[in-house]
Amino acid sequence: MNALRPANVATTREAVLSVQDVTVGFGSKIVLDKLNLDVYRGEILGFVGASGAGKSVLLRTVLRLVPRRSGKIRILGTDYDAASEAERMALDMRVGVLFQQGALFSALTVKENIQLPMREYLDLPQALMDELAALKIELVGLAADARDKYPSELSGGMIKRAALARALALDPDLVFLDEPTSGLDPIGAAEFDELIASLRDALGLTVYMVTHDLDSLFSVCDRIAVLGSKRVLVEGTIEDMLKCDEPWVKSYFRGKRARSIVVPGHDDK
Ligand SMILES: Nc1ncnc2c1ncn2[C@@H]1O[C@H](COP(=O)(O)OP(=O)(O)OP(=O)(O)O)[C@@H](O)[C@H]1O
Repeated sequence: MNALRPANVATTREAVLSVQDVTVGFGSKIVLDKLNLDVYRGEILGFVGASGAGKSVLLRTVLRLVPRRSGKIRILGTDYDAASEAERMALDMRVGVLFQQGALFSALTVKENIQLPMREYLDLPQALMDELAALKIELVGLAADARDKYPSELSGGMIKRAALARALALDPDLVFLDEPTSGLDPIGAAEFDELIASLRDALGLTVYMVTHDLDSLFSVCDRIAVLGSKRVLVEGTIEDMLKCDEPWVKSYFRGKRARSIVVPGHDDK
């Protein structure tokens, strides 16, 4: 993997996700205060911040699982609040989500999990859904026989891949990944990062990745946004992060763990 890959960002810089002045709170506690963030077509954006900063809250707000107090969110150029029912449904189909821990339904096989979004949004014959599920299984690098397995029969890495296959079930433009490599060993995590990068390249996906994983940030993210003080504090490439003197950014990206990634084998004694 290339730590300093050129940003593979479409030249048009079309904002596939645009968060404008969004404020979210619970009771008297404000978690996000007039936050702004754009995610551009074709990029892999890594979203980081201290624990409890509000990364999950922002993701859940964008997915409309948490209400916002003010501000606008546009997905693929459409303001969901102003959209018709039909437009909303069309929009929902163009967004895929990989929740932390995979969140597969334990009583359903991998194939049935992948077919859930197809059943919800499309009216397809079973044979076609079976073909599509087989394609998605291959796409994420699972063996064909994973199709009839239940989540309890899968390793952590296989669960992530199956959940990714489900997120890709409807061929989305934009995928949200919530800590996709958490719980994976370093080799499994690196393979998963490579899979995400190759799917982005092959399918032209736009990826919004909440992560604590420095390896992912260095190896596959085109751009990084840092959440702090209820807003996006800093955004830019990994090189920008390495030059940044904002205290949290500095200790995160230039701390001991980060240095061992920038300079492999570096031993900070
Ligand atoms: N439903 C809720 N009701 C009240 N407070 C909440 C709710 N959901 C989140 N919070 C609060 O919002 C803040 C941000 O939480 P969030 O889970 O988004 O942090 P995070 O950045 O994702 O942290 P981590 O990296 O540890 O997952 C926390 O103080 C949390 O307690």
